[in-house]
Amino acid sequence: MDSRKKFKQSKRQDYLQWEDYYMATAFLAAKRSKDPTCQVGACIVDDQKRIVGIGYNGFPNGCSDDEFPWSKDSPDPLGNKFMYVCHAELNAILNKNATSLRGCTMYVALFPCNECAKVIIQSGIREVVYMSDKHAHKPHTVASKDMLTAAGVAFRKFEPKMKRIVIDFEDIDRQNFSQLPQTPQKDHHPIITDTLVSFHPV
Ligand SMILES: Nc1ccn([C@H]2C[C@H](O)[C@@H](COP(=O)(O)O)O2)c(=O)n1
Ligand SMILES: [Zn+2]
Repeated sequence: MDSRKKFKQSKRQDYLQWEDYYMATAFLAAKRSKDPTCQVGACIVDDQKRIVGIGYNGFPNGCSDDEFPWSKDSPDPLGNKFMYVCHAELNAILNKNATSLRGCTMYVALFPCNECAKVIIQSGIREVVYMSDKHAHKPHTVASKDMLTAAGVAFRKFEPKMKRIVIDFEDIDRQNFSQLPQTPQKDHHPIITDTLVSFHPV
């Protein structure tokens, strides 16, 4: 009998599907954002399923998160974040680790604004998969959709296969240690104790 059949153990069934993996990566990146009111992440994937760019919203390099303003309702435009912040989509494109983004798909937490749509189009990205379209009625989203459509960039709402993805470092630690001889874990302090990606609109 074919040993592959004789010894074969069935694969796990509850593994992460590709699209959930990409959108979860976008949401994980968003956790790096210092914006107190809105954290956005983006993840770009090539036609071979490889992640080729990740980004989140933040101030440009050299512009301190502690010195530039995070406000959004200052009467002085110079006192608002909008003047300074780079959107997640722009950062993901600029952070690319491939020669070209032609034909790629972008997974993003929030529908791209008109400025990001311009950069998406120019980069050659062919599809945008978004989680939330909460600004659908605003001119910057209407303009964005008009440009994406004219340029032949498809967009669709993300449909998660898994509703909840949890990475609990304490739990992972516990599971690993239960398989090892028990030695006292002196001075063990996980840096991050709990990460949860739950697919609800941002
Ligand atoms: N598609 C988007 C939309 C927004 N952002 C960034 C820009 C700001 O940091 C924040 C939005 O702030 P709000 O007006 O909701 O307080 O999110 C982005 O990166 N990508
Ligand atoms: Zn934008």
